Amino acid sequence: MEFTKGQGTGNDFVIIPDPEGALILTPELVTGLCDRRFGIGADGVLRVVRTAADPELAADPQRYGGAEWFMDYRNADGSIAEMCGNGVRVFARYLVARELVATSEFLVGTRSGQVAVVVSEEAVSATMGHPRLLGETTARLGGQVFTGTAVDCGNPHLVCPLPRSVRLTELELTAAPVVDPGLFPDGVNVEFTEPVTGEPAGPDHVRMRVYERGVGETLSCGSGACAAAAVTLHRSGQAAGLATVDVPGGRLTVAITAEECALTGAAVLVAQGTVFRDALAAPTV
Ligand SMILES: N[C@@H](CCC[C@H](N)C(=O)O)C(=O)O
Repeated sequence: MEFTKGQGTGNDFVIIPDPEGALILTPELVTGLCDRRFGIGADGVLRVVRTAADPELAADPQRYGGAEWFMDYRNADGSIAEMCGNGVRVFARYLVARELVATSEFLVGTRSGQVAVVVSEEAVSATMGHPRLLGETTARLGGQVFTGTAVDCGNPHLVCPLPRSVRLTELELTAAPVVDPGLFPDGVNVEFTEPVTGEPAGPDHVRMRVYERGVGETLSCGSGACAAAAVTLHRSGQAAGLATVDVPGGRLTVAITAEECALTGAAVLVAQGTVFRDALAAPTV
């Protein structure tokens, strides 16, 4: 099975071409590919399928019709997610590099609707729906309880701006923060932020760490950056504006208007090769 490996600000993905929709992407295959010792290693898998080739996608032309390609995103634990902001940017980089699209500006189909992408040499931008702020709740991490805002970016997020007394670097993110299961029946991605102060930082510049649903702590989360930007702007009284989000894997910028949210940052292909599918399973002793 052919694969390409890519990353967007350190959020890494195994990309599997499946233009005719012939591959059955089981959770076991996904966990095998994403295993960092027994497989290739990644935060998720991007299956590249022609929208027209998948009967389910073709049956919903309103939702996917304008996009020639659909990003079938899976988390490293094999679960399905509606959206992946870094994934869609890496997916777009792949389509351009493999000459599967004729232009550098096009639509990509996702489970959360169509995303408009713009690919340049340095960066890929992805414009998706406006993040919806849903109200306050808490996340418990270790012995501490943090207040945050639930945000719908197509997938669920909980953004917790840290109190001044807690530093982002001090957080222990080896286990999932505990949240209200009634509010997040399908789980949630939890982002912690702190302001970046001093030159050249602007007022809407934050540092973020994230615990991703279905993955664990990652070096970046694009939809999480959009959620964090929306909460940061909201806290400074703005419904729209430009925010900078620094993550352990680099820098993302987020431009929010009344209708949309544009996420921009690096997206790079790093390798390609053949995976021996039968060799992927980890020993079960
Ligand atoms: N890393 C992604 C988000 C991937 C999906 C997420 N783990 C979920 O389950 O919702 C991003 O860049 O947005």
